[in-house]
Amino acid sequence: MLVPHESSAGCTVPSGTMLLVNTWAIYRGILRWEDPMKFKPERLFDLEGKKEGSFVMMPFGYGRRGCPGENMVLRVVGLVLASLIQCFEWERLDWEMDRGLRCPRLNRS
Ligand code: HEM
Repeated sequence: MLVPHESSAGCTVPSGTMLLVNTWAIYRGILRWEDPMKFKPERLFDLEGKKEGSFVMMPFGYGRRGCPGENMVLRVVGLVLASLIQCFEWERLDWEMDRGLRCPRLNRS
């Protein structure tokens, strides 16, 4: 969910209505994608720069109350990621999110 908002003037909803944007559902695109629970970031590539792509993924919210830190974060996040990759040893775990988030390492005695 995004931060709750309240409509200051009546439009399709009366003024004073609390508005909650369900980004969980938007991100999984239940109605849009064939297999919404699979992690497939490549399906967003075609939408890059297109207007219809704006509302498919909006981690910073949107419009007047959208996150003012967005531009800064998008510049910094590459540096953070690069630092993490450089400073730690990474390995792939043999588990899949589709199988109920069970990590084999956690099951070891
Ligand atoms: C990965 C980093 C960040 C994410 C994912 C993020 C995400 C968000 C989201 C989803 C909102 C609510 C937007 C809405 O309800 O429409 C928000 C609001 C806000 N964010 Fe961020 N943010 C991040 C970093 C930052 C940073 C670095 C700053 C400041 C330097 C910042 C300052 C703010 C402020 C002030 C608001 C309130 C805007 C308003 O209500 O008018 N955020 N952010």
